[in-house]
Amino acid sequence: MGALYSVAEIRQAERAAAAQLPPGTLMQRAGRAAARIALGIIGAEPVAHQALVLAGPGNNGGDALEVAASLAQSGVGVTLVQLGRADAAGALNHIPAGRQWALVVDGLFGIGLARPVEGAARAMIDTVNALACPVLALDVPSGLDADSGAVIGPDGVAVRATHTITFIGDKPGLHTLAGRDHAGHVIVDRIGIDEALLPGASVHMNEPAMFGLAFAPRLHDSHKGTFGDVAVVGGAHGMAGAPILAARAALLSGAGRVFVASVDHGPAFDSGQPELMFRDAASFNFAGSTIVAGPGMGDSATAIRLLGKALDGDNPLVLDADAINLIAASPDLQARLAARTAHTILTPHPLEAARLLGVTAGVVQGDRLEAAREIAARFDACVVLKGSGTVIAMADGEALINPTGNPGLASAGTGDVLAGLCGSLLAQGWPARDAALAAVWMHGEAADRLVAEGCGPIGLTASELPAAIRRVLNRMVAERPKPAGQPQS
Ligand SMILES: NC(=O)C1=CN([C@@H]2O[C@H](COP(=O)(O)OP(=O)(O)OC[C@H]3O[C@@H](n4cnc5c(N)ncnc54)[C@H](O)[C@@H]3O)[C@@H](O)[C@H]2O)[C@@H](O)CC1
Ligand SMILES: [K+]
Repeated sequence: MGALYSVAEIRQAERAAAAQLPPGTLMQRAGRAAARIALGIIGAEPVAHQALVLAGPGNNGGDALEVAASLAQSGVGVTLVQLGRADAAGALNHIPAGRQWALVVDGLFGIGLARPVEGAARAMIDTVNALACPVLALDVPSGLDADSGAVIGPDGVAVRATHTITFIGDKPGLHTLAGRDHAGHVIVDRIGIDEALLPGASVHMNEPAMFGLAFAPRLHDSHKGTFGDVAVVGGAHGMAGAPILAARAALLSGAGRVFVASVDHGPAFDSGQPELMFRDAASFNFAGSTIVAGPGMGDSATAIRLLGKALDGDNPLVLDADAINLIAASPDLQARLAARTAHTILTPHPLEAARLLGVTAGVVQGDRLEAAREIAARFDACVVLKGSGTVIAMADGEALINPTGNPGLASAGTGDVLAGLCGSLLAQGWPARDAALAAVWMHGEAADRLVAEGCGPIGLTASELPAAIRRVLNRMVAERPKPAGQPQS
């Protein structure tokens, strides 16, 4: 279910399978499977269409030759351009200018990509990316690292595909960092390889099946005390909005009582959400509350003292934004975080993660899975590394990549909403893993629904998310999977 494999794991399975089969079998299967997808994209009457097939020097190019042959057999007019069979200018001259292609098939490089794409191949990729037609990438969009989702090279290029058919198993790089923009719709084809040849995956896609059992319908005989208290600690001078966004998200996702504990003189109430209660953080009694620390918290002595108190306590805790920066700057706070035993979720963006690890944001983005896992292990906490294809990692090495969400979330305050949502689920008794997985998935799904309604991605605001999250959450509860043994309704 949604397993993701590293290039090394795919290579191992491929070797084991190839050893039991006549030479070329897997490549033929890959080519035929891709040709079926290609014909589906081209649609009715393939005879009327022209496809451009680009073949590289390795086995990815071999797959492309198989696709070209299959398409030609189906009557599609195929123009085949082979890299390595021509010099740069020659190869490009083989791409007839001005022709209307029904489809481009990208078989330049797959998992054997070893260095930045330059010269003729780079020029081909630039040409393909300027075309308006569908592009089907074989295995991996050429130029993209299948493990990390990075475009290889300091100034690299990669094919922007509308579809990617990926072979043997799905790969993390298709779903995180630049992966989502380059891979388009991903189709996995096992090319007949026995699943037993693949190792147990430690990375998965984040899907409702991963956390859906945690949704519970509410009993009639319940009261607000049943659903926990959330206290958002933040709101330094000029940053009062951040904890309000987190608090609104906590309230609208079902927390019983929600407090904003301001580190500075905060507002007396939220006219848009008068159910929220405002307190002075310095004198607030946090006993029994799930704490969300960080939104607009600043770096004052009060903020540091309150953060230390939150780390030392046994309240479930979400650490975001300034709380993460303060921890990154203090070995003492780091030790207190690592010593915690209660549920803890950290929600860094790449720069905050880099500060925690003492590296650059580039290093974090170069291997998002590893960065998230390392923070989780170091602090024995659940880590949500935000960005396109958010990574959620646990201290035991389990990692997941989230498929929901869109560029509308790249705007001020959406992280505050996510932190509040995580806190709300913790307050309602969810374990940290399930709370983080569900919060990240629903946050993205809510943004996707808002975009479908025309409220983004351009101009989507964080304030719109809590109500959309509430709709997603109630639907998830209504449609939740029943535990094994109970009748599914
Ligand atoms: N080996 C097998 O049994 C199978 C392989 N398959 C396909 O084979 C691919 C892997 O094949 P390969 O290992 O041959 O690797 P690739 O075909 O992905 O690329 C390796 C080739 O490209 C060259 N190369 C790498 N980076 C380059 C760059 N930046 N610029 C110019 N040349 C570069 C290498 O020198 C080598 O010739 C998979 O992605 C998949 O598409 C599939 O057919 C399934 C079965
Ligand atoms: K490719």
